[in-house]
Amino acid sequence: NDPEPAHLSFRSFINALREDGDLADIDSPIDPNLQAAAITRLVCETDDKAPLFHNIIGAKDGLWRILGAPGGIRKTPGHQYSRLARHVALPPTASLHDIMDKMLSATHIPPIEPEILSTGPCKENSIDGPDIDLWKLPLPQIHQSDGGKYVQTFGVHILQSPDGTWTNWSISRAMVSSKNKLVSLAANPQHIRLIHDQWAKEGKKEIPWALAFGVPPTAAMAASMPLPEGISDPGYVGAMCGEPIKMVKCDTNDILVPANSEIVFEGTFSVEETASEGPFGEMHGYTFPGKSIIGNVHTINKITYRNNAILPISSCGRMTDETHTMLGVLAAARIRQVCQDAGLPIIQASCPWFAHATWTVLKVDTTKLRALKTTGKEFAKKVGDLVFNVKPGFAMHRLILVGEDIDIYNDKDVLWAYTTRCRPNLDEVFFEEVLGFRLIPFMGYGNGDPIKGGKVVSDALLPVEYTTGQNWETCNFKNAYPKSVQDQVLKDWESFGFAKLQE
Ligand SMILES: Cc1cc2c3c(c1C)C(C)(C)C[C@H]1C[C@@H](C)[C@]4(C(=O)NC(=O)N=C4N2C[C@H](O)[C@H](O)[C@H](O)COP(=O)(O)O)N31
Ligand SMILES: [K+]
Repeated sequence: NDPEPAHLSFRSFINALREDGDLADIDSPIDPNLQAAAITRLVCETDDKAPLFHNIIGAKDGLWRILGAPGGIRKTPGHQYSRLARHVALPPTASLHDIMDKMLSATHIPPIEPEILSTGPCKENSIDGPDIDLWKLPLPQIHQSDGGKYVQTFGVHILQSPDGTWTNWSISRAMVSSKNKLVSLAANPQHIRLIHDQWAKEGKKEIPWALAFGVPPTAAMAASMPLPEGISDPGYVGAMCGEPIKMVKCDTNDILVPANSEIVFEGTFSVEETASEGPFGEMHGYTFPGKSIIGNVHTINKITYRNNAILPISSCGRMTDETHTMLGVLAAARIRQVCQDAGLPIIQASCPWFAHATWTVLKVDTTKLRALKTTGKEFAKKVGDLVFNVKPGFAMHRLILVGEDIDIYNDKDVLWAYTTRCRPNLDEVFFEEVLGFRLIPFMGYGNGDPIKGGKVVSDALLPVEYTTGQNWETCNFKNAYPKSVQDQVLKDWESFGFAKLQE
């Protein structure tokens, strides 16, 4: 057991899940080829416990056990987001809004730089360059039609700008392309691509790089969040946690990795060397068999790892997995922040699972909105011009604006407002000149430009909310009857033979 709390140690995090009754310890022999990911996939589709596979077929010398669904949600009422809450030191009952607030909490405070230790648990074992043969490791096959072994679905890529002033953590998929190389998806506008191009401009051939698996959970959350360019993740996370993150230096380069990482791949990210990458069963729920693209190659010069190391995996696809609960939610959090920093009256943002991280719902403070003396058309254009031109908005193709009466973390509320308050076309502002997200099937496999346009702001605020405020009475139990009648109904409810009501 690590001395650090769950948000600062992957092992403590796993113990916290076990205490929450949110971990399935599986000792049966499990095949890393499809079986582990298939169990994880069904866990994601049924909101069940995170599976920890202690007995992976082919594991040896402590490489490796596998944890699935690190960022999944639970069906336990009131504890749906406890796995995410454990990532950021919040109680298991935390709401998505609380989790987003926590992840934004270091936005305007100074960083707390990491503490550099001489060694740490991630140094307990090592494999040197000439002995590295990834094919000998129990590599997971995540989906049957993936173009290769996606060993990297939840590790954190660590890169620095050429001048060393900016350290970036990010999660990007990568598959094994040879015995000591990976090939990753590192596309514009992601920082992994931006930094790659910075080094290319300096004429460098190989970029110092590390890929750390099983990092402190807050680090995995930050790696999944689009922080502003130049904001270093380690210092931001330190500020969020109120204490420095403990790091150690790689043996073969100057990159710093979390000291208690489960597994560390040290090496270089190539400026020029590429390889075929994909296809991969992706976050929107599709694999297009045989469709591969060109990715950049990472060469591994050393592997270090903890005793009995655990490889975290995201068996992504249809809702609900880390690409929705972390990628989507944290992009929405940053979109809220960007709107607020621009003085727009946005008070909450959400990323409903059913939209597979292609929609962000924005709750508007309509009192402040009315003070702007604006119209739906103008406001929707203003919001879209801002959000669709900043990095946090790159993966989102629809923004929905709603008023205070909508609980944007409740799908029924969101769809009720969208289907009844937003007149198709007239109440929507379309954006065809902004960066689009190729991974969405209607983009990459659709009728138009795969990386441009196809975005919309759907205004689900009625005109009266821009002028004098809501003028309707909602036709539901809570709003269409006097309190005395509601109380009587509730008092008699179960005695009339009806089921106990969920709170
Ligand atoms: C939490 C998570 C986030 C992911 C991905 C995944 C998970 C679990 C997996 C690997 C399962 C699936 C794919 C899905 C795919 C989109 C991609 C990726 O392959 N390439 C990419 O460019 N962005 C990805 N992200 C999003 C990325 O981490 C965030 O955009 C983050 O802000 C990047 O950091 P910077 O802002 O500092 O640039 N992967
Ligand atoms: K990041």
